[in-house]
Amino acid sequence: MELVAGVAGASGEAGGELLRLVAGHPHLRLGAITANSQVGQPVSEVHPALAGRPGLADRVFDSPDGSDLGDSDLVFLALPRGEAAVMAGKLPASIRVVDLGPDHRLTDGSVWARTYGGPYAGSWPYALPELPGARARIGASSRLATPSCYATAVLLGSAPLVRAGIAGADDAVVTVLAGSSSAGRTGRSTQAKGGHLGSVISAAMRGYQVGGEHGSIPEIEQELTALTDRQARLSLVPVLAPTPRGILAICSLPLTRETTTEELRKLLTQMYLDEPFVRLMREGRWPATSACIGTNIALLQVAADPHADRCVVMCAIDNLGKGAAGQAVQGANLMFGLPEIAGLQA
Ligand SMILES: NC(=O)C1=CN([C@@H]2O[C@H](COP(=O)(O)OP(=O)(O)OC[C@H]3O[C@@H](n4cnc5c(N)ncnc54)[C@H](OP(=O)(O)O)[C@@H]3O)[C@@H](O)[C@H]2O)C=CC1
Ligand SMILES: CC(=O)N[C@@H](CCC(=O)OP(=O)(O)O)C(=O)O
Repeated sequence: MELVAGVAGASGEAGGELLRLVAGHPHLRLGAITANSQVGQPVSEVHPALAGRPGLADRVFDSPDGSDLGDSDLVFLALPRGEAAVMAGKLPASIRVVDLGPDHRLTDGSVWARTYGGPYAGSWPYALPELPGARARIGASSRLATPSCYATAVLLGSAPLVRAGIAGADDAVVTVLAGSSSAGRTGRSTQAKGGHLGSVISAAMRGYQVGGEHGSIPEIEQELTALTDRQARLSLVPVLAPTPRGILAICSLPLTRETTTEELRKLLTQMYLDEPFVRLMREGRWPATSACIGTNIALLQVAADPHADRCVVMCAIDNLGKGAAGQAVQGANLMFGLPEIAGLQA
């Protein structure tokens, strides 16, 4: 099977990674690739690492208006919040769509209004395939909303423990260290982060959107609540880390009874036994983002902390891989009944 895949927002961070993955995918052929300020620029100028790739040589970025996105079988939307919903509204129902941004992640319009404001576009199936029941929902859908890179790392780490009832999601305390590419090329909310200059990013680790302000909190609470039907409550502090790529989520959860690291590790092993992209590290070894860059892999480790009646679970991913473009391709593979790992092994 060969499917034509269009990429909207192809000149951005997530869009560039999508170009790389689609160009190397055995069942996808690149269709229209749109940009905004970079319309007409060669791909090789904006993403020099992609120069000379088969399927990308001589390509320039198309304008979103009048582009051939409508001739695709599948469109990836790697657009800013708000723009994806507008573009989705213009695409015919016959085209399958994967939105990498937040526009369609939240199932509750009032939570959307509180978090982002502006028009609510409704929700699409939340495409984190490793969550219980997600693969069936993804396979039955023609529209997918992939999780934020923050949510991917936090949910992969905490879901096995919360689902088993051994850790509570009602008092989850999370710190997420994020590389600068997670802010996008234009730097979302740069003021809140103290600017997006090289000197700001390279010389410091700094918190931002502290005090329950980060946009990923509601989607994480939504998905953790769905695991147990008990309202999740999350305190999350994002930290901009002096590295271009990678997310490290450090999640501290209250224990509901006495347990051991061995028992907690067993729960992670059981949930992810057959997962192609999730790996529990050897006991005592902790995940590092450097091992995930350029892959769709999530690395996990967990430890009981009996002194504090809590446990700590850590997850490392590439924000542009499992946190964005890799996850989107994984979802598209499932949506079309292709092998889940197609195009994601290199
Ligand atoms: N970066 C990350 O780690 C992750 C990103 N995401 C989501 O993916 C989406 C893209 O993020 P990211 O790649 O980081 O962002 P970037 O800022 O790097 O890229 C944004 C893309 O959208 C295009 N664009 C900007 N404004 C418009 C517009 N008005 N109309 C049409 N196209 C427009 C840009 O074009 P041009 O460059 O030509 O101006 C560019 O191609 C966001 O919704 C984000 O939330 C999700 C998970 C992780
Ligand atoms: C450093 C930095 O700015 N990171 C971004 C990550 C956003 C993200 O996870 O993507 P979504 O917008 O798709 O949720 C932020 O915190 O806003």
